[in-house]
Amino acid sequence: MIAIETKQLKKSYGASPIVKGIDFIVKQEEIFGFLGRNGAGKSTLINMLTGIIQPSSGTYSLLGVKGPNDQVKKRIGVMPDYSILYSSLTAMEHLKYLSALSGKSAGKEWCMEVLTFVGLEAHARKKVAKFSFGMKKKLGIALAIIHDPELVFLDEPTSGLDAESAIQIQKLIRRLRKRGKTIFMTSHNLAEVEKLCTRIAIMKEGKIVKSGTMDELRAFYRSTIKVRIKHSPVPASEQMKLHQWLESAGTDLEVNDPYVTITVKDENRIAEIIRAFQQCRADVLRVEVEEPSLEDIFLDE
Ligand SMILES: Nc1ncnc2c1ncn2[C@@H]1O[C@H](COP(=O)(O)OP(=O)(O)OP(=O)(O)O)[C@@H](O)[C@H]1O
Repeated sequence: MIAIETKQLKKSYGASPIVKGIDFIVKQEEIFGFLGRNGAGKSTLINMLTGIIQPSSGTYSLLGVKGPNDQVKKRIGVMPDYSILYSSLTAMEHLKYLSALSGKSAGKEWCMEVLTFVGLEAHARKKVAKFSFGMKKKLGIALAIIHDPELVFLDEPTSGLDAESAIQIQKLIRRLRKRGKTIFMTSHNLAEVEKLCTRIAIMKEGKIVKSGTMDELRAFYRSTIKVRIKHSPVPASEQMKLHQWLESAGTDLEVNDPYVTITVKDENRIAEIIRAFQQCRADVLRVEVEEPSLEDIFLDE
C-alpha cells in the first residue's frame, strides 16, 4: 500500500507561496526523509499532511485515504514539539493523559512497553522538568506511537541533540521501521538521512529539487563532472571555433586564460575536449577533474 501520496500540494501565506506544488509517494515501511535547509518549507508540508494546517490547493492521501480525514488520523502518529510537554507531569502521566485526550486511553502496561521501547523505562515516574532535551525528544516519539500508528511523522527528530543522543534516536527510528511502521521525517542533516532513510527528497524554497534512493542520487551526481583544463595559447583564428564547440560540449563554461572550466555529464567528453584543443592547435597542459560531493550539490541546488 502507498503510505503517502501528494499531488500538486501547495501552501501560501497571503501572497507568499511557501510550498509550491509538491508531488511524491512514500511506500509502506519506508523511512522517507525530507531534506532541506531552514525555511525550505518542511514543517509546513508536515503540518499539512498531519492536518494541522489546510493546503491552499492540491491533494494528499494517507494510507490510501484522501486527507484530511478523522478516521485516518487515528492511524498516524505525530511527534509533538517538545514545548507542548508539561514540566509538572511525569513521562507515564504524559502517555496516559495525552492518549486519553486523543480518545484511546492507553493502559499502564502498554505505556510502560512504549517507554521501554524508547529507552525511558527508568524515567517513567520522573517529572519532565528534570528531563534532558534528548529525553524530551524520546518522550515525543513515545507520544507519537502510543496508539500504535501505522505511519509516523517526525519533524527534525534529532535537531539540537548531541551526537550520542542523535544516534539513540536514529536507532529508535530504525526499530520503528522493523516493527512495520512507515516513517516520514524531516532533517537538515544530509549525513543523517544518508544513514537512515530508504529514500529522500531534497526540498528547496518550497519545491522538491531531487528525490530518490541515496544510490540513485549519488549516481546522478556522479555523472556531473567539473573539468579544469590548463592549455597553451589558442591561435586567434581558432578561438571562436573552439569556444563554440566547448559551449556545446558541456555547461557552466568559464574561460580564464590559460584555464577553461566546464561541467560535463560523461567522462568520455574529457577526451573529446582534449582533442578539440589539439585540433585548434593548442596543447592541453593539465586536466583536473572534480566530482562534487552530494553536500556540494545539495547546497548549490
Ligand atoms: N504561519 C505562517 N505565516 C507566514 N509565514 C509562515 C508561516 N509558517 C511558516 N512560514 C514561513 O514559511 C517558510 C517555511 O517555513 P517552514 O517552517 O515550513 O520551513 P522548514 O523547512 O521547516 O524550516 P526549519 O528547518 O527552520 O523548521 C518560512 O519562510 C516561514 O517564515
